[in-house]
Amino acid sequence: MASSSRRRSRSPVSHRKASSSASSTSSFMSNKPLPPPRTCSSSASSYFNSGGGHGARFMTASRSRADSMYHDSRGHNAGTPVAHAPEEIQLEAPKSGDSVSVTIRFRPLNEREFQKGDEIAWYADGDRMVRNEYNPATAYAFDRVFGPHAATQEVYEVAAKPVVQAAMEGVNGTVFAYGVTSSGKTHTMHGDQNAPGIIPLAIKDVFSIIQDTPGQEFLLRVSYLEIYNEVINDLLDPTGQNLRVREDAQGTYVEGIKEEVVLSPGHALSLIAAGEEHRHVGSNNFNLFSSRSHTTFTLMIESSAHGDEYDGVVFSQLNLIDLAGSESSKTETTGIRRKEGSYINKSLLTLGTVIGKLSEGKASHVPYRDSKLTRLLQSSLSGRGHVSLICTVTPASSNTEETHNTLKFASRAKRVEIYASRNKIIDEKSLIKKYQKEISVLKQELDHLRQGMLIGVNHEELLTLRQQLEEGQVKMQSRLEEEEEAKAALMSRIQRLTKLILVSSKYSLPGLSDVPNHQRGHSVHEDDKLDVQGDSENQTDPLSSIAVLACGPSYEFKHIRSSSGRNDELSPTSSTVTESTQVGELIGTKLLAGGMTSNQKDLLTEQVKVLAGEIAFGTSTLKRLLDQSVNDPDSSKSQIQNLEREIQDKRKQMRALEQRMIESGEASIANASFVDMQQTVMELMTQCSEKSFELEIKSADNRVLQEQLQNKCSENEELQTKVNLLEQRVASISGDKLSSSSADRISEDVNELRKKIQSQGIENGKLKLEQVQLSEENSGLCVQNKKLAEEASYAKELASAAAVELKNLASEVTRLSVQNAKLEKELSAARELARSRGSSNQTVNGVNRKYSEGTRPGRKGRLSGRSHDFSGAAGDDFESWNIDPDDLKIELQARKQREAALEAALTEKEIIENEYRKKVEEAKKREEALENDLANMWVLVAKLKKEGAPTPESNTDEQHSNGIDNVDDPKANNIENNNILNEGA
Ligand SMILES: Nc1ncnc2c1ncn2[C@@H]1O[C@H](COP(=O)(O)OP(=O)(O)OP(=O)(O)O)[C@@H](O)[C@H]1O
Repeated sequence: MASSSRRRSRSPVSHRKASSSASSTSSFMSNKPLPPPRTCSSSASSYFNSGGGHGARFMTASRSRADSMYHDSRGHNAGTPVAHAPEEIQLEAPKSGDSVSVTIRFRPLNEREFQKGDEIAWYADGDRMVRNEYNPATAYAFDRVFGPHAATQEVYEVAAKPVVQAAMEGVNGTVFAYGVTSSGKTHTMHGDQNAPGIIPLAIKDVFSIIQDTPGQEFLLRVSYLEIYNEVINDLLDPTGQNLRVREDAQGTYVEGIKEEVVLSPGHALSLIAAGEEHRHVGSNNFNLFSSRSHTTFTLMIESSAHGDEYDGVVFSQLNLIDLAGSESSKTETTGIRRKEGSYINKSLLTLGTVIGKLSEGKASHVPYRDSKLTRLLQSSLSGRGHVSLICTVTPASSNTEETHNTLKFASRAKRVEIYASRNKIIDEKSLIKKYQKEISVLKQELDHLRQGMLIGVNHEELLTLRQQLEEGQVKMQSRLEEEEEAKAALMSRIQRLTKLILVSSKYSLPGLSDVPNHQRGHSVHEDDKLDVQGDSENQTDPLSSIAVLACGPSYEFKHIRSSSGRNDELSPTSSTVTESTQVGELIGTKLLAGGMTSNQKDLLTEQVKVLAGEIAFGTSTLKRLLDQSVNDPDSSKSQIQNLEREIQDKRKQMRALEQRMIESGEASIANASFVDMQQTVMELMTQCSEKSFELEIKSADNRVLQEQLQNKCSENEELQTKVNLLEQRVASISGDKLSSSSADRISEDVNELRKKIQSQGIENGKLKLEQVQLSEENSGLCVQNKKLAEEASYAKELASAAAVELKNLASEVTRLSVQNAKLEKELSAARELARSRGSSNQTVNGVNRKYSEGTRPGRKGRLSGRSHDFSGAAGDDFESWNIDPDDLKIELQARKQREAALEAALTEKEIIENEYRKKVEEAKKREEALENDLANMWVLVAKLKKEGAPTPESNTDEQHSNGIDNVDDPKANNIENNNILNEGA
């Protein structure tokens, strides 16, 4: 056994041979428990006998188990390690890559388990084995087993990273965590700030892969859902409840799920965090924050090489699933928790059944539809991508059975075969396909020719024919290349128009590098170091702006299979047409509103470029068809005609766009006054805020001065009391006999104090004056400020009214122009009709005259009068000419009526035109008035500035101390404002 194990470690081939003969291995392969390992002593002798070849392994196993047993979170010794014979450890997991990758992760014993006195029942025996402590024969091998102290990063590197990398290359991938409640699924998938889980690590990795993949464009979208009590809820959109699983050629999907384009890792994580808020979480006796629903975080990755390297778009999906934990009878739940638990268990049971069926490899019915979870996982489990299963387990003896069940499930999953391959979406309608088909048809023809011509055709003729065909092929090839170039150019435009693209910041996109303000490395989130072209704030690329417009401001998508993530619908024509329409509509609306930003002009220019590209492409195809038509004129005639028509249409569209661009230039000139007005409003607002700031400073000064004044007043009062005291003393002792010197001293003191008080008084007066001035200034500023604010809002209102008016006028102009054109058309048609009628009448009259003159001279006078005045006799004449005179009468009558109607319409039109002219004049007047108002405002502002000092107002001290009162009086201010405005006017 030992030698077999050694051999295996050197050569996988020999191992396979050995394993097929080894009973223990076959036992593993059938996932039956392993035979018991030898006892400790025998194992030791065996170890030594075998020359220590397994020593390392044995040590690893022991260490790993010891890890489980000793190094729990509290450092307790949870059991006694028992050494096992190394030679029994000879199992190796099947090679991953063609089967589900299965990883086991142990968590440490938790507080609860310690308190219960739980022991280690299962342990990681080496890197690939899980063994039962009490029955060492029971062991299972997997791709990888992690002990309780492995970091999530390690688990990620092994169990998820390869799947993520493959997904970035176009292979679907699913990573899911399975295990009983509280075994560590959420810890593994989500983690926390200190130990981020698989999901955040995968997101980080995805973005760094983008960064490290120059020459490749990526579009990332995410969705996040939960299955709660067999109901699918959208975690990114709380309104998305009870969604349905659908199926199409690409597999199962959730209908109506919200998909958000993500631009940075931070962005994606914030979406998850937001989604987590809506996830159902509750507590049970095992876990305070037990997940009550299964969650699926899906990353949809679209990628394509850009520029000349473009060879189609690859679409792949990466599903990161955190399952709810199965609950045993030990889980104490009641009411709603119990109901949740039964739903969770039922779906996990179905998952087990599905895995079981799949692992049998028979073509039997797989009950995917028995639960939402399996239905959703159907595409992944049926082998269309990589699947990595991370089973989280607890080593605790109280959960032996549950852990054993998880291991059995994991073993079954290990046997499920997968056939992951790169998804490639090739547009079947693409020209390459078409020409490839044409070439193969030609080749077939050549073969037929060869066969048919071998008899009766001489060698020279055959050679000439072959040469001709080869030349044709070369020609075809070169044309194919030309058209490919044109197509690639178009495709890249379309790609950029329809997508927000993430590209490595190491290299710049050739098509985008010439955009002057395009800032590389700009990000939406601070942690994002990637270039984000779809950032609307940094949107200088007109193409990206189209994408933003097309996607809506929040870059949201609702999942509609037929149009969202599937690139096979990215046919060049359809995309271009849709975008043209959108852009056309947008531009149309903006033009009617009379304004056009530089971005919109860029859009127009870009659309013109797209049309030019399409025309070039069409012309090239036309050339090819014309060449073909030389040999077969009938077959391609209609195609040529259609193509010519298409080219003509596109040229017309291009001219119309160019015309619009010119008109927009004119419109922008007409709109200059409105823009000026807006600028004025902005300036007024700025002034307003400046004045507010000044006001705040003045108020602060005022407060300081008031404080100073109060201090001085109190000082003054103190001095006054001193003086009074001294005076009292002087008075009291005046009766006494005082020495003249002391009396003099006292009177000197008194005088000094009086002087001090006087000077203090003067100072106080000054301060008061200053305060009054400041208060006045303050209130003046307040008034000014208020006025300015009102003026600004008035100007704003005027500006918006003018904008509305301008918009209305523009639409009125368009309506009238259309009406005008219609009327003119009608009028010219009527005139035409009248002319033709006139000439036919003349002819009739002429004939009639001739006829009358020749045969019935008596009737001449009547007929030569009004052409439509026919008598019964004349009717007889017309009858002989097969013309019904009544019909003619009716017709003439109708013509008269039509003429009258047209005249009425013309008059109406003139009236409307006059009205319109009046309106335009009114608008102009209004505009002038607005401009006058604005000019007045400017004068006023200038005056205010010039005056500098505020309008003196007779404020009392009280008012000064509360200067705002006056300012807040709306009546007073309105009157004042009106006065000022009137003055200005
Ligand atoms: N490998 C680990 N290392 C340290 N602590 C862990 C580990 N795994 C899980 N835990 C801890 O165990 C507790 C339960 O883990 P978690 O919530 O991830 O379990 P769960 O399997 O998702 O449970 P449920 O199915 O009820 O949602 C958490 O407090 C978590 O921090």
